[in-house]
Amino acid sequence: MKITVLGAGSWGATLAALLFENGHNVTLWEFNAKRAKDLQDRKMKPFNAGTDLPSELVVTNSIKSLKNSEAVLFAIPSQYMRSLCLYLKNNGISLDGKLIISATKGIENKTLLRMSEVISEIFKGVYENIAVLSGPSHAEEVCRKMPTAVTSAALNLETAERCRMLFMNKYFRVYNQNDIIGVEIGAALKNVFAIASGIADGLKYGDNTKVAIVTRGLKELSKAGVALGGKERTFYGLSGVGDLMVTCFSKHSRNRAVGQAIGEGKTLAEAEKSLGMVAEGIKNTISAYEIGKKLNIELPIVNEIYAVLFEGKNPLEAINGLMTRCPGHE
Ligand SMILES: NC(=O)C1=CN([C@@H]2O[C@H](COP(=O)(O)OP(=O)(O)OC[C@H]3O[C@@H](n4cnc5c(N)ncnc54)[C@H](O)[C@@H]3O)[C@@H](O)[C@H]2O)C=CC1
Ligand SMILES: O=C(CO)COP(=O)(O)O
Repeated sequence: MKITVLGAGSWGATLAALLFENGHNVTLWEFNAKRAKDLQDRKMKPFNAGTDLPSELVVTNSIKSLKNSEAVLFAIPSQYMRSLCLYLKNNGISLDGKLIISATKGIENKTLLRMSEVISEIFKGVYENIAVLSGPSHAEEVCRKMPTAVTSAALNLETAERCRMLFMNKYFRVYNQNDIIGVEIGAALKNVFAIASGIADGLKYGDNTKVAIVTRGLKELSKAGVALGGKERTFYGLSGVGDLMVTCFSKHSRNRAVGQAIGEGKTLAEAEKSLGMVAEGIKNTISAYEIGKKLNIELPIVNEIYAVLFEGKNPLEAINGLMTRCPGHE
């Protein structure tokens, strides 16, 4: 199949290489023209992914290939989804009839829209053709062909299946799902708890603290997700607890790393600068906090992380705040 992958960061480059090796005709689009050229000339490796791109995989800053692509894969940071879709539309690109895949994990600030909603707000009538690819899948491991299992979610299973068939291979296993809401909410919100988990690492806390964050984080994630229309069981699958665990525990996680730097005393700006890649949890803490307020649901970890990131609260005080809340039933 002819596929254009939008975003040549760690994840876009890794998925483009996987699709290419699965025998598809793939073009990889990079936002930054200079980086597109350096990637195409193989003068640089894609951010942090750590392996070379297949030698015949074309990297470009031009969107021309989209015109006759049968599938398009978005792998860009969530807060650029709207501007990229508008750029495509304003340059004559239509997504009608194409399989659209979102591998982006986030909820748009202010509108609180999921990525599939942002895409279909701009490209009217495409919602049923959107599949979300999500789950515990660090690029650093997928690009080294380490066995990985993820979810393909779409409103109808036929779309999910079309996406699944593109990616499946002996190291990348894909399960179908039709709870697109639950999958997108899980993907976005787990990043907030990964920052919390990193803060615990930065404070030199141990396994008990981390597992408390993961377990209570899962509760918050499913509470918010169900209130937004997701199915509770989705949060106990790969795109829920699976992705939550990998991100909270992994040495590869960008979100956990940002949290760790903050726990060690760095400011948010310093932590972001030293990372040099997107940590979706930062912007998604704002979305999660707003969701809690809008739906009037209690999200204690989300609220404390919001206070640390955006109101200057000391991380130690945030943990104390969580530990001394009025106790309740589990
Ligand atoms: N890195 C990973 O292991 C995984 C990442 N993801 C998700 O994939 C998405 C992208 O993450 P990464 O590849 O890690 O990010 P990255 O920071 O490595 O790369 C970001 C890419 O976004 C594009 N970009 C930058 N500014 C842009 C703009 N203004 N407009 C449009 N595009 C722009 C560029 O092509 C850039 O290469 C995120 O939502 C992330 O949560 C999902 C699963 C795994
Ligand atoms: O979503 C991911 C793995 O499933 C990547 O998480 P990080 O962005 O924290 O590295």
